Amino acid sequence: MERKIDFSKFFPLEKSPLVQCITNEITCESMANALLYIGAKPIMADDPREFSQLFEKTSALLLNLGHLSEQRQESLIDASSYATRVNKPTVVDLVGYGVSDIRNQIGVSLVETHPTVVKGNISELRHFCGLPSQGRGVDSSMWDQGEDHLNELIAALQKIGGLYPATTFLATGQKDIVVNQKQTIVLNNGVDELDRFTGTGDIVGAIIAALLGEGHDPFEAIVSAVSYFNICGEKAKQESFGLADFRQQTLNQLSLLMSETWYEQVEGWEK
Ligand SMILES: Nc1ncnc2c1ncn2[C@@H]1O[C@H](COP(=O)(O)OP(=O)(O)OP(=O)(O)O)[C@@H](O)[C@H]1O
Ligand SMILES: Cc1ncsc1CCO
Ligand SMILES: [Mg+2]
Repeated sequence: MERKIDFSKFFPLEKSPLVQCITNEITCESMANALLYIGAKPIMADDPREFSQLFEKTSALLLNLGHLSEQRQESLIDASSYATRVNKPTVVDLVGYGVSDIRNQIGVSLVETHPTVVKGNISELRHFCGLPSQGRGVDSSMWDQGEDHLNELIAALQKIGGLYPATTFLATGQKDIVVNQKQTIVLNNGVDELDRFTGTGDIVGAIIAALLGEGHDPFEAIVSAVSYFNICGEKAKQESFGLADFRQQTLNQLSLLMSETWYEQVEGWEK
């Protein structure tokens, strides 16, 4: 890739950042383990009564819309306003954006606090930008991922990026789009199977939060987290048989790939 990012500096982590995750029960355990595998520390804590003390100890916050309830809504909103007050690096994952009005309202409230990173799959982010979207539940659709649709989403995110200068946006899929006010990159690693086990996007969000907790620039943290995870998937595909095994091998690579020159395989281009 043209842009000069020194990928060798991201893994292994140096500070073992403590990442607070308010997330869904479906992939919560995978997310906690993924953070441990890369050398971070997870705490899945969503009771607002703990926030004032917990926020003193954490390095980053991950807010995931995946499994809503009234209680989860309160936790997400409370945590995001706390994060704004104390300047905590925050990733908002707009899981299922477009599924319902209430999900969209909560998503917008979180984005309006100008978090460090806003992510979702391409269909979720098309919905968020007001573009037609064929997403199904929490999964994206290939229809949204043709070249014209990708370019349309890039243009929409660049426009929104101007309104949110402190936020970097990530739309994931076969290709991944990273956009902020200053720059845009398209990333091209990964394999189709990464869309065939649940929680891959959730885990990427948590890895980004860990890299923010290390103190990295948000744009670089996103590019590295997505590329690292997707190259883990590429390696896993070579060594696995069946999707359950592929999932296991992808997670296994999270702790292994960092001892190799994984960054030589990063594929992407600036737009
Ligand atoms: N067809 C594909 N080819 C290459 N990489 C892919 C493909 N689909 C997904 N990925 C990668 O898998 C990761 C998760 O992306 P995806 O868009 O599936 O997230 P998601 O829908 O939010 O996932 P989930 O909701 O299950 O957590 C990203 O790093 C993305 O680049
Ligand atoms: C399947 C599913 N449903 C709500 S959240 C989730 C996990 C993927 O984010
Ligand atoms: Mg998916």
